[in-house]
Amino acid sequence: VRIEEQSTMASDPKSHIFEEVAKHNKTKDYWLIISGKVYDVTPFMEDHPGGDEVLLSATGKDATNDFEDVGHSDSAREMMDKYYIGEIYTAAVPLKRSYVAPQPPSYNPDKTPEFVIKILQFLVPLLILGLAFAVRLYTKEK
Ligand code: HEM
Repeated sequence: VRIEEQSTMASDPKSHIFEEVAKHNKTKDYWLIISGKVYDVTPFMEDHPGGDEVLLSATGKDATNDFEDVGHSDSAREMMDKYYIGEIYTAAVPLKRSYVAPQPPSYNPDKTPEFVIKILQFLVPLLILGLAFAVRLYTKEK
């Protein structure tokens, strides 16, 4: 296994397989991916103006969204070059799914009428019965 790994890496030293990046989130060994590029941010941990904790939470994965959400400055983007170690083999990066939110809303409207109908099926006969009693009571008193 070891030999196989080495030979694939040797054929393209600048392409990193995602699994390999994912391994680099251990103490003193921090890699992350931003926009398809792999960065070794190990020496940057203590210097990151945003703190080591946020940076740590972004290691071993595709941190593109985390990085962009912060709105890093141009000077921050220039600093990145210092930690650049290669490109990611993109086919191996697990797809980041954006919101799966459409599911619950489409699920609820489907379920709600069913639920309401069940309640109505129960309530309407009761209402009619109640009405009948009310009318009877009313006409009796007269
Ligand atoms: C090699 C990659 C990175 C570099 C070179 C870098 C550099 C910087 C720099 C220079 C700043 C100061 C503000 C600015 O100039 O924009 C900063 C702030 C910050 N960074 Fe990063 N950063 C990197 C990756 C990340 C990642 C992956 C995260 C993930 C959460 C992150 C989160 C933050 C946060 C939260 C701040 C503070 C923003 C604020 O105080 O308003 N950074 N970073």
